[in-house]
Amino acid sequence: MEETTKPIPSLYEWAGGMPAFEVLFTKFYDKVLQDPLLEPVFKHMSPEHRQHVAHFVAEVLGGPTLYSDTDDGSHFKMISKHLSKHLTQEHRKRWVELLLETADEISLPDDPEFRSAFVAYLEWGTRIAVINSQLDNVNIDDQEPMPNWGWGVPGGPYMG
Ligand code: HEM
Repeated sequence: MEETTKPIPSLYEWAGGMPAFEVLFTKFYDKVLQDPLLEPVFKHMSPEHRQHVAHFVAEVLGGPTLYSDTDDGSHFKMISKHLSKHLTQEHRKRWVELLLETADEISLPDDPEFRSAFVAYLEWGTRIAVINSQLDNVNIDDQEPMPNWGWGVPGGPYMG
């Protein structure tokens, strides 16, 4: 019998699509505003912040291009939002810790393949945010494409 190979879903699809990202970042920023270290950093965030970050991360992980199109964002614009914020490694570590705690609470897929790819992206993205937050000007081209994160070495989700 001929074997049919299932197409590999994007990280976005495997995570549960846009509703999963919207719930993740809504609950995450609720926690951020309760956190003594992060609250001062985010207390003036815009009302759209949660949705913009949800759209950005969803797009990077293979979802629709809502951040680029609907939100009029770009990689350049995301980077410019972090300029001169002087974020520290302590801020970054707490940000990652609270996001992963939220991911568990909302039952985001926890297979080793998905989580290793997701954590790798968060490590990369948050370290870039800290580096850029020490700068006063963006040092990349304003046409720089959005990052596109994939499964890495495991190549796809856990299939049992
Ligand atoms: C993967 C990592 C990250 C991504 C994808 C990300 C994404 C974004 C995006 C898309 C915006 C713009 C939101 C908007 O248009 O309203 C933004 C703004 C911002 N981000 Fe990040 N970010 C990351 C990491 C961090 C970290 C680690 C911190 C600090 C601990 C941080 C602090 C901020 C702040 C303070 C703003 C501006 C908020 C405002 O005043 O509206 N970000 N980020």
